[in-house]
Amino acid sequence: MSAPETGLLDNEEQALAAAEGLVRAGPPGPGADAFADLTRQYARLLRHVRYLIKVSDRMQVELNHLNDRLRESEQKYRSLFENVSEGIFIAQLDGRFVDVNPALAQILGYKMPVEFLRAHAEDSLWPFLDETEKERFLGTLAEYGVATHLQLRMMRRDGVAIWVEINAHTCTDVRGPVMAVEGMLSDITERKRMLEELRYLATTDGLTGLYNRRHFLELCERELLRSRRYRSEIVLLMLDADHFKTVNDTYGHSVGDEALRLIARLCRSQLREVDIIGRLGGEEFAVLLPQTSLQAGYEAAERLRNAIAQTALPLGDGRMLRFTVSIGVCSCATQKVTVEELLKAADQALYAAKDQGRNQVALQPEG
Ligand SMILES: Nc1nc2c(ncn2[C@@H]2O[C@H](COP(=O)(O)OP(=O)(O)OP(=O)(O)O)[C@@H](O)[C@H]2O)c(=O)[nH]1
Repeated sequence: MSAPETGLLDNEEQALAAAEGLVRAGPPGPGADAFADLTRQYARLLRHVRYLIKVSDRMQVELNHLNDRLRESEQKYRSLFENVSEGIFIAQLDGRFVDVNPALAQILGYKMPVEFLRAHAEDSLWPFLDETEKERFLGTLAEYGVATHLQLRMMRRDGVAIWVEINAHTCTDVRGPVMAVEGMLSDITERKRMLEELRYLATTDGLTGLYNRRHFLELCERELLRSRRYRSEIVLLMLDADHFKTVNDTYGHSVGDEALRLIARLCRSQLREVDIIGRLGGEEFAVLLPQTSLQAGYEAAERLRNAIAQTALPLGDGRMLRFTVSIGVCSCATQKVTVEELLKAADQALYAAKDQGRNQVALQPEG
């Protein structure tokens, strides 16, 4: 028999050895057999206890090992959670945040997660989303159980609106009902701003702020399709500054640029919000007037021509520049016409206006 592994049993072991010695010596007298039997049972019991202790020791070692691995794993994921640049959150469906990482706290204007969690311990669900955005987010989660690359407008702690892209899912546990929402979000405000800037640069004329030629033509295509579907009339104006070369040659290119900006401003102020205004290039502009008859288009062109002729551009040295424009007008009713055909017709009308002496509005040639 090997020695017991715990100090606790030392005395019992000695007692047992002593008892077995006594049995071997065979003390005479009544009860000797019963005593020997009891001693053997005690020895068996002791072996069981020792075995159980061994098993328990082994289990403890295994448990310690598992705990170490769990701690390592927890540390590994905790480190990811703490250091990743995306915001991570776990929230209950009743609206309280269970945990957030430092990035999430910072994105929403807090220094530390603990500060964030304390501030929103009793908040309603998603305090950073207004009703519309909350509806979009929770509606998506309710319908699909996940929200992927969802772009939402959020309100930061200081009241500044930011854009985030969110990936989230609802979590169920084995008992069934939805328990929580886990998600990750990143601040895309800057990315969105840059995209917006790029879109602006790609669609806008740098000098006047009007649509550039390419975007104007795209919008015309769209508007023509719409007018065909709703069988509405559409009018195109083509506008060209008169004797603009003389303006440039007399006053300089920068004054010419100012004059072009003035035309753009007057187009905006004299026409409707829905009218699409573009600079086709040089001193040539075009305006598409949706849902407009030829007569109404002519009147709008006349109003614009008159406003430009009546407006003087101060040159800074006391002098005022006056200049005029010619405008060609064409329309398409419900018949199939392409943008190119419309532009050509308006261009012909413009030539006619120039021919008739400039500072004129001319309609598209008949037929
Ligand atoms: N300042 C300025 N001038 C421009 C710009 N684009 C084109 N121009 C000028 O516009 C003038 C156009 O001249 P022309 O095509 O001969 O026409 P015009 O002198 O206006 O004569 P008509 O159109 O026949 O009345 C040229 O001098 C171009 O240099 C611009 O962005 N800025």
